[in-house]
Amino acid sequence: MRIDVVTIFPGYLAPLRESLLGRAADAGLIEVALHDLRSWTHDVHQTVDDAPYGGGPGMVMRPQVWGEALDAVIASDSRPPRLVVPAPAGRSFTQATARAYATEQRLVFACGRYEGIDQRVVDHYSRQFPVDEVSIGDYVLVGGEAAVLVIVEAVARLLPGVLGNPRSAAEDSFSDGLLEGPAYTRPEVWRGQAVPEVLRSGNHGAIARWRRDRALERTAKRRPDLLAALPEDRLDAADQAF
Ligand SMILES: Nc1ncccc1[N+](=O)[O-]
Repeated sequence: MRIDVVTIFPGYLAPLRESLLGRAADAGLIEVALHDLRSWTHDVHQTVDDAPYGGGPGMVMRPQVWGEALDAVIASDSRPPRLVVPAPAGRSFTQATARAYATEQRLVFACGRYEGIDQRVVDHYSRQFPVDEVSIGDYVLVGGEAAVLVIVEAVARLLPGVLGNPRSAAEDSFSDGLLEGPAYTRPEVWRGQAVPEVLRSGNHGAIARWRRDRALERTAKRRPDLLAALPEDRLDAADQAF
């Protein structure tokens, strides 16, 4: 998969080259290219924003700069892109979104700062490619860069070969619609707290039942919205009501 990120703070995205993602890049599983938006300005101040029409606080990013940048970046690789614009007003980015993005050949991220990017940029490119405005949560960041780090990590870990142990991506939270229950490792007793007996019993049926009960219990307590959203057939008869 090829990932392009257009941003006025390319340094912010340096972590994409570290650790897990660094190894994936070295293995050729992911190609990450960072582009400084200011490279497509033509004035001495490298202006990327301007006052909003209709007044109001803050600044809006100019369409001309974004148009030249995205035209150039998109043309730099033949793979058809999905354009992703992280924004607080975007559709919620979820594990399902991550799974969908993991099937794409190429993602081009446009990082907005200030009060966002002139709407005509998204409208223009939506006529040629899939364009998603996505939000990673109901809070306001200064720009889209942190969201790109989150999205790329959530997507990359689903790519075959990126994670050491592929099973964990399939079994982690949200994959079956429930939150993951508690996890334990050695020692058996730590500061007077023992690991739940069932986990040391070797009885795989009982262990699976215990884990599911803990996942249901935790989901009911912390994220009843996820429980309510579960399709009917996902709860089997043995799932007591939590
Ligand atoms: N929440 C956000 N705030 C600013 C930019 C992007 C954002 N997001 O969630 O993608």
